[in-house]
Amino acid sequence: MEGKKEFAEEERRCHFCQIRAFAIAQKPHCYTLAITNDVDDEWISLDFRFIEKCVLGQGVKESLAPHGYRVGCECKRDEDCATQCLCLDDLDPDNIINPKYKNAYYTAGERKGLLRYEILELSSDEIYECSDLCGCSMDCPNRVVGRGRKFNIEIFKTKDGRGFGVRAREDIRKGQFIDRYVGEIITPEEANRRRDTAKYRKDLYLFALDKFNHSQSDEQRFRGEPYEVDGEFMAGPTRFINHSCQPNLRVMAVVTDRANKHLHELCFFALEDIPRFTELTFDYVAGTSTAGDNATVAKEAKERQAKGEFTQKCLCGAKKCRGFLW
Ligand SMILES: C[S@@+](CC[C@H](N)C(=O)[O-])C[C@H]1O[C@@H](n2cnc3c(N)ncnc32)[C@H](O)[C@@H]1O
Repeated sequence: MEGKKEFAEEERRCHFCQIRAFAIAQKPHCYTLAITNDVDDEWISLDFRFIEKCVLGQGVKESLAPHGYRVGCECKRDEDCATQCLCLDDLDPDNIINPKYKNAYYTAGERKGLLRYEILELSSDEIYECSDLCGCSMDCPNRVVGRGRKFNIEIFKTKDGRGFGVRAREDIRKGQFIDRYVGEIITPEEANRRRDTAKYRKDLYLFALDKFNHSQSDEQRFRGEPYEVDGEFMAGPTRFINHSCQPNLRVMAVVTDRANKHLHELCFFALEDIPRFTELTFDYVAGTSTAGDNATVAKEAKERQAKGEFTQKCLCGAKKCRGFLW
């Protein structure tokens, strides 16, 4: 009995047991997550736990819409989800880049399943996807994020002092969905408490779910501060993606449950074709927009440095590196 208890605790803390339990490895195709270190003896902290789905923190569960409010589409034919699906009803008709295609993804041809380039490069709109609440099948053209990561991924130790980083073990195509940013979803009060008590810049691990928050919003729940995703202590592999001032990924907000837009997904997409084993990076400062204002970031960091405040040197090595992470 004693032995079993000890084993249960070991299993709970073991990264390999956590990764092996990922449902993604049980679907028809198995896309693996490997962790490698050819540089030194450092290992991922045992205080960190791999999770596959977001964990709702205290006070967040209560904010979920009652089950009856949750709506999906009733499309009988998957192809209808590309153009006339209920799930696409909330798209802002003024903002969509190409009104001819309501679906965010190419539905046919060579680029089938990739994010449309005009959205990838120019749009800051959210994406709406079908989900388990819908009548369509898992093959629906509007379930790219829903089908999950489609390549083998590796967390590896970088050689230049940036800790662990992430790379794909297969070639990635421009517009390809990479993976979600999952972590612990916490209230703004809890996020601020964690910021105040952290000994370092906590924002490195916090991602605000602020796509719909606006002081003038018609909906009361969007007028206040947003919930945030904390990936520091529990997260998926994307939590190890490092910053670059010239990144090859961007983050988009994706809504898979329209009744719970305040808990929208944060999803990485490839900005360009990425050869296998190239490090995957995104711009920590630009967040969900494609263009970071390099001059402003560098200027603000220098001002903070002059005041003796915390700044972190950027080691991304890009030609247009701003010099500072923060
Ligand atoms: C969200 S974590 C990314 C994963 C991290 N490398 C690790 O091993 O846990 C952010 C931290 O990674 C490091 N980092 C990420 N991008 C960097 C960059 N461009 N230059 C220097 N350090 C970087 C910094 O130490 C930063 O605090």
